[in-house]
Amino acid sequence: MISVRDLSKSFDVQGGRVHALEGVSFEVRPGEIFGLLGPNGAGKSTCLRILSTVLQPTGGSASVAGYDVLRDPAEVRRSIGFLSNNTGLYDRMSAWELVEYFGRLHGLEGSALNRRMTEVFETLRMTDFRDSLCSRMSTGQRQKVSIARALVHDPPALIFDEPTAGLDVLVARAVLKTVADLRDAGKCIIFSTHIMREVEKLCDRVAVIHRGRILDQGPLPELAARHDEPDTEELFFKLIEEEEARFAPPPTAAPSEAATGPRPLAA
Ligand SMILES: Nc1ncnc2c1ncn2[C@@H]1O[C@H](COP(=O)(O)OP(=O)(O)OP(=O)(O)O)[C@@H](O)[C@H]1O
Repeated sequence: MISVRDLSKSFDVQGGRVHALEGVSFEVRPGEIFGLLGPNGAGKSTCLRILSTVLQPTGGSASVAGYDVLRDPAEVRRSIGFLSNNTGLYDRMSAWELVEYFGRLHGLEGSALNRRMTEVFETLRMTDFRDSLCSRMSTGQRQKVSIARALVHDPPALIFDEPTAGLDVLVARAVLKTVADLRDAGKCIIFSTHIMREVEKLCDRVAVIHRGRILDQGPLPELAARHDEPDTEELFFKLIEEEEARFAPPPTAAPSEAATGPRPLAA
């Protein structure tokens, strides 16, 4: 359903190039939550932005529901719902108006749009504040509106990019429950986070990403067994530290040697 093959992305920056992604490959199936777990700057957002067709890859390929991100970007956008924790809402619109607006942008109209809106508002329990202005909503209500906006066109694939960042525990819990329900309804889900607990609770498989590379991927119990580390946080650090060690400069020679060069071996 979501397929990423040998994906790479570089950015030209002052003084050189940043390799944000290098040779990233994974698959996500319907009815599955695939976790992307990585520290800041790992490349998670770059990967998700390529999947949502906002960015173009430098190399490799990616497809959603069989549509290639470069050849069929419009179909990819139709097949995907994207939620990030910093999606802006239009303060002067009500919940209903905003979701309806995005439904229309996706080509829905008339009774089909109305039916779908009613279904989404009931599923997410938003009916009691459907006419409230976004500016007057609680953080939890706003997050529900963001989720409704991502779901209104009933896409088979969903991307949640750190969806609980900045939310209190109650709202975060409700968001995680919604994500699990969507998986159970057969959606194909990518869930990007750096919160271990969320990965443990929610993800069927996980990829640990760092410096633009996937260090390992699989179901958590499988990763724990492979690296002989049952604690998720320790497992994460272990993988990151091993990768960091690969990039560490070789140990420098002792100062006296550095100044004079290596001493000849004694005869
Ligand atoms: N538009 C850009 N121009 C230059 N460099 C970029 C750009 N976007 C991302 N990068 C760099 O690419 C790398 C990966 O960034 P990315 O935002 O994908 O990481 P991330 O895993 O999403 O991190 P975070 O958890 O902080 O959001 C970083 O080194 C970042 O500075």
